[in-house]
Amino acid sequence: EPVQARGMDIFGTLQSFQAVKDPETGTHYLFDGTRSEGVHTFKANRMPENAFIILSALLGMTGFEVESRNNFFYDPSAVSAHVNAGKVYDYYNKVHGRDSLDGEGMKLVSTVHIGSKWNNAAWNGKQMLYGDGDGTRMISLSGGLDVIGHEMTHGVITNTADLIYENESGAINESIADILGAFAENKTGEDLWLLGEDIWTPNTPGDGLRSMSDPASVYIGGYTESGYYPDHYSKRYVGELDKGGVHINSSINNKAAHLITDGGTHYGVSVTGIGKTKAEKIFYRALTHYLAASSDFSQMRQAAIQAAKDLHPDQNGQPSAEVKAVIAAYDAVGVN
Ligand SMILES: O=C(O)[C@H](CCc1ccccc1)CC1(C(=O)N[C@@H](Cc2c[nH]c3ccccc23)C(=O)O)CCCC1
Ligand SMILES: [Zn+2]
Repeated sequence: EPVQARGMDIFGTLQSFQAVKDPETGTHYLFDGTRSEGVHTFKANRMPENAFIILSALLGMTGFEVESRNNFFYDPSAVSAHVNAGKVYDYYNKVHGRDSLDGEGMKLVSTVHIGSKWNNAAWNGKQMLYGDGDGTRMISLSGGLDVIGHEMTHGVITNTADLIYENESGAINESIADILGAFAENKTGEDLWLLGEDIWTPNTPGDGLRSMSDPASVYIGGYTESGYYPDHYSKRYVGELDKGGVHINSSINNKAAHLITDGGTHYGVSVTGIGKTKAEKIFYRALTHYLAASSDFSQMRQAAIQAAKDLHPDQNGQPSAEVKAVIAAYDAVGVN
């Protein structure tokens, strides 16, 4: 039966959350039945990540139940994954009226301790998977609410536009995952626009894997001419690596989202921001009503403009401020 359980998350904060207790054996499971078909969190057995990603996708392998004693769970990575998955479920349910990743309350499954010191996380088409990080470049990725939001948004994308995960459609896939992952985390200031700031380089504050507000401030190495993430369509990566730059060119659309939300002047184009509450609904509507599997950057622009028009119609023949902000933002990042 359902019980209120507790445990420390990876930051040493005591968390209280839903679990279940098997009345016969008294064993507890990290299963939260209060959110539709539930949130179930497992641990892996250090199996190499590529094997686990494939076997869990093909065979539905999820790893092992996380052990507990006297209603207390002693696995911080699992506690973080469990609590954060619940938070992202609530974000989609409360803000977008969506019941889980498929809109029909599907169970949310996460597995932590994937691989050994794995500096990454993934959505394998069925569930979320989190590495522990090597402790220097990254710590347990399940501690990053925006990272969990990112992975779960891949689940939403799979069940909606299902954007093909390569080249421009893959970059839009990545960008929507970054944007709605950041909005699910709902931080303020610069931290809203950094991805994975809580789990990236624990010894260096104020940095993240990617920056949506200033993509070109983050070094990416030899992929691009500048060595930094692109913040304009003319600077996009056109090589083969990273499935045609899905984690690189996402920054171009991320910057558009930042400008739509907070405003700013970018390459001489000024945008008046419309705020997070309006921006998140425009991107969610674009994803669920207008984007398709092969949508490219130009179609992303059209989808965002149309979604903005639906939500903020023209007034006496004039585009609304929201529509104007979307148009200006895509002009600013060079997407026509
Ligand atoms: O979901 C995704 O897009 C990424 C999934 C990567 C993956 C794909 C296929 C099999 C295994 C793993 C995971 C994340 C990601 O963006 N990974 C990037 C960046 C990255 C992760 N770890 C790194 C360590 C060093 C440098 C870059 C990275 C990547 O894999 O490229 C998303 C949020 C944070 C981790
Ligand atoms: Zn991703």
